Parts: sequence; structure tokens; C-alpha cells
Amino acid sequence: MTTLATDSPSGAATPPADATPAIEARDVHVRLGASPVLRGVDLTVRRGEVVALLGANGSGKSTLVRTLVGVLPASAGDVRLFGHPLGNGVPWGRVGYVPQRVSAAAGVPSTAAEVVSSGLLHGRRLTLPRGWRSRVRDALDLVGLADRARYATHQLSGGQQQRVLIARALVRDPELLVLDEPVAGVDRPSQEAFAATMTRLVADGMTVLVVLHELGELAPLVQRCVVLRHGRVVHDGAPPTPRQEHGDDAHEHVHPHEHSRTLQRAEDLRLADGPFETRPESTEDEVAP
Ligand SMILES: Nc1ncnc2c1ncn2[C@@H]1O[C@H](COP(=O)(O)OP(=O)(O)OP(=O)(O)O)[C@@H](O)[C@H]1O
Repeated sequence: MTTLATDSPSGAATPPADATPAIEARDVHVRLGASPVLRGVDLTVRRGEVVALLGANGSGKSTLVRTLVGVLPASAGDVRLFGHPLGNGVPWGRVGYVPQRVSAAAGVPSTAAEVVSSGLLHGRRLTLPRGWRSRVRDALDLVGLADRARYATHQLSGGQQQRVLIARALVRDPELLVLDEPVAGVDRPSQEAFAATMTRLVADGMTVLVVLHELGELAPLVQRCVVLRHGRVVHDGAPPTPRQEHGDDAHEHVHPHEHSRTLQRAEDLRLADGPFETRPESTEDEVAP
């Protein structure tokens, strides 16, 4: 693993790289238009952690991850990736980002391999590095699409397109993956392929921040859940205990509206405390600078 110095104005001794969190956000505020969307969010994701970001529609999950990867500016607060304040000093090659609801087939016609190869361009790197073909092949293989490399993206299903975008994030060989609802609306085979890919990556030490509506297939991997409500963190801790089966004698059926005190149950984490304003889907392809 690369050892990076933290930005220390005093030139003080640099802590070991592993001790520096992958993500550190302090008192982050974001306004979009006239509205405050994030209101003082603190979030730390340590190396090797798998953290799920949950919350109702409109609670600010996408806004938070877009701010963390430098796509949206914070109006106040501090965000650091691998100890570096957002900006050119961040080692962007170590960060893979999969935005929400972006079609891999949007814009110009391109093959799956071409879309994935674009993930190797970031920051000031405007040409593909040596060995890019095998890296693209490996990334497509990781998401189970090795045989689709030459397919035009519009020939792929929505789930396969989403997997192409995940491969595009993985081709950098990142240490940190930030994913915004990676399986929303994707077909079952793609969901299973995604869970299998994540299991392998997490076993290899990948740090993950993933926006989800429910833990689903990723439940065994998630170590911590952070829940947003109205732009604030209302829970940061252990994932909910898996519920017992209905057939179990000890099972007691509890509906979400029958309790409101704790966030320990899965129902609490499938929050639906709207109504919230909806917004048009974004079709822009967002890439961390
Ligand atoms: N470009 C924008 N301009 C103004 N308001 C916005 C903009 N983008 C998002 N919002 C508002 O910010 C709030 C948070 O949106 P955000 O997409 O971050 O929520 P979310 O938790 O990711 O929701 P979802 O689960 O539906 O994706 C919402 O009220 C939304 O309407």
C-alpha cells in the first residue's frame, strides 16, 4: 500500500498511512439553491471499513457522497480523503466513484471496454497508461462481463450497464470505493454479480462507502451504518441485527409504525419519512477531478 504524507503545515511527523482515515468529513454543510441540504455532517470511514449510508429519499445521501468525492462544493466544513483536503492533492487514482443513475449508454456510442478505459483518466492523466487493455479486461472480469467487452453499451441491460460503471471505478485499482445506490433498479443476476464482486474486494481490504436503500445482499459485508435524516446524521453504529424468521417460535412481528425509538431494526433503516421533493434524474457523467 502506498504511504502518503498528510498535509501538515508545521512539517510535523507524518502518521502511518494506515492510521489516516480514507474519508474524514467534519461539520459539512451543503446548500443547493436556497435550501440547506447537509447540516453539519461528521463522517469518518477508516481503512478497510465497509460503511452503508442509509436514509429516506431526499435525506441527502447523494449530496453527501458527491461532496465527499469533490463533485459538489461544501458551503462549510472540512473533507479529507486519505488525509488530503479535497483538491489536486488528493490521490484520485486511489478513489473509485460510481455515481447514481447514470446510463453507461448516455452520450456518444461506445463499447463497454471504452467506457471502462475512461476510468483510467483522472486528474492530470489524459492518456491511457501502459497495460491499459489488460486492466480493462480484468475490471470487466471482476464484474462478470469479460465476454461483453466489445458490446456497444446500448446493447447491454440496465444492470449490465451499471456493472460497466462499477468496472470503470475498479479499473483504477482503487483503495476506496464510493458507490451511490449501485444496485437500484438492476436485475437479479447483476445484483448477485455485484455482491460477489464486493465480497472479493472487501476480502482483499477494499474500503467502501455505499449508499443503499436496504442492506440486501450486502448485509454480511456491512460493518457500520450511517443514517441521514433531513441532512443530519441520526445514527452511526452497528448495522441492524438480522431479524429472525417468521417460523421461529421466538419471532415477534413488529411493524415499522409500531415503534419509533430505535434504529436497530431493518425497518428503521428502510426509512420512509417523506414526503420529500423529488428532482429530475441526473444524466451527467460525474468523475472525480
Ligand atoms: N441540484 C439541486 N438543486 C436543488 N436541490 C437539490 C438538488 N439536488 C438535490 N436537491 C435536493 O436536496 C435534497 C437531498 O437530495 P439527495 O439526492 O442528496 O437525497 P438522497 O437521500 O440521495 O435521495 P434519494 O434516495 O432519492 O436518491 C432533496 O431535497 C433534493 O430535492
